[in-house]
Amino acid sequence: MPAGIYGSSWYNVQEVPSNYAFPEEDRPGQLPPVCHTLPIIDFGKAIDADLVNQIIKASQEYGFFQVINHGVSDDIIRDTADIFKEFFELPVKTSRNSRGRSNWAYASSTSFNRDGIHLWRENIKHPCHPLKECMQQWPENPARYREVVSTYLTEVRKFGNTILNLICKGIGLEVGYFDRFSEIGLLNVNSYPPCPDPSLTLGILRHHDPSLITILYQGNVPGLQVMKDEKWIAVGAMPNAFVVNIGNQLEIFSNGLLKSAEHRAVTNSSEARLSIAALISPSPDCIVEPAQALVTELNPARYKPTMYKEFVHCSRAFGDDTEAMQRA
Ligand SMILES: O=C(O)CCC(=O)C(=O)O
Ligand SMILES: [Fe+2]
Repeated sequence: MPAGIYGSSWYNVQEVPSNYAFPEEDRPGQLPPVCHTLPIIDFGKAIDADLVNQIIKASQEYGFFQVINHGVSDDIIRDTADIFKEFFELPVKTSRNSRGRSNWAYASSTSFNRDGIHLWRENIKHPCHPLKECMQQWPENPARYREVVSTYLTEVRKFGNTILNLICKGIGLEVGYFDRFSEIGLLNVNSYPPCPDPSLTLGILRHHDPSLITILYQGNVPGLQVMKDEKWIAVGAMPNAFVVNIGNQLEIFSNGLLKSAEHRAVTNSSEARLSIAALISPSPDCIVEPAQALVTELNPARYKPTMYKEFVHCSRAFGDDTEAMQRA
């Protein structure tokens, strides 16, 4: 590790401190090799029935897929990743802005505490809808944060709509079904510094996303693991690809046709890793329930209707920040 870059930070250590080592049963242990069967879908080719089939098959088998040639420019992505790297390097990440108002939450590694054990991660999250209003309360530092991140999210939103509409086609819902009541509800950005022993630590605990879909950028450093057939599989990292996953709200709308898979993030010993997760979610007052078109006498509704904000509240979907994020 080059001297000076990591300074005297909490992660600049030779050994994992005991308050970062998870108990035996939760530790990742030996990391599995990258799974080469997780679908990589190329949007640079024709957007046709075959592409729709690939998306649906991946969403049923894995709940995850990667997309290359997705149309969001490399420059916008690079700019956004650089802004977040700069943000995490700031010596002070206070969420009070000059007018005393903010809608974002920064979590240091010790903000998370389960039985005295911390995640090997720092995090920032904030709401993103309606974008023009929300962004006025995002971080003021780095100076270009609001401009760069809002540009990124506008592009990601377009890409997310394309995915949702292809999914609609694939499962027999009218195109545009989600347009009226979906939004980029939350941006969740994770910074995982290099860790001296990744077998002991976790970047994010196992969880399902409380979204319709999540569009994740992870750069070229792997660390995402997905639960498949009761085993963790490792998702490969492809520069500039997006990882897309089905969240539990789309599992419900699809009446269980599509699968929201459990996932987690592990650390690595050589490189810092950044992941940018944009959660496209139902709007807070939306009633989430299986779509009428997918409920029949032979295939009755498998989930009860719930108002999305109630779901978020009851499941504490955004961890300790759940209440703050809902008030924003
Ligand atoms: O860092 C990752 O790859 C996973 C991030 C994630 O699952 C999340 O932010 O919800
Ligand atoms: Fe997630």
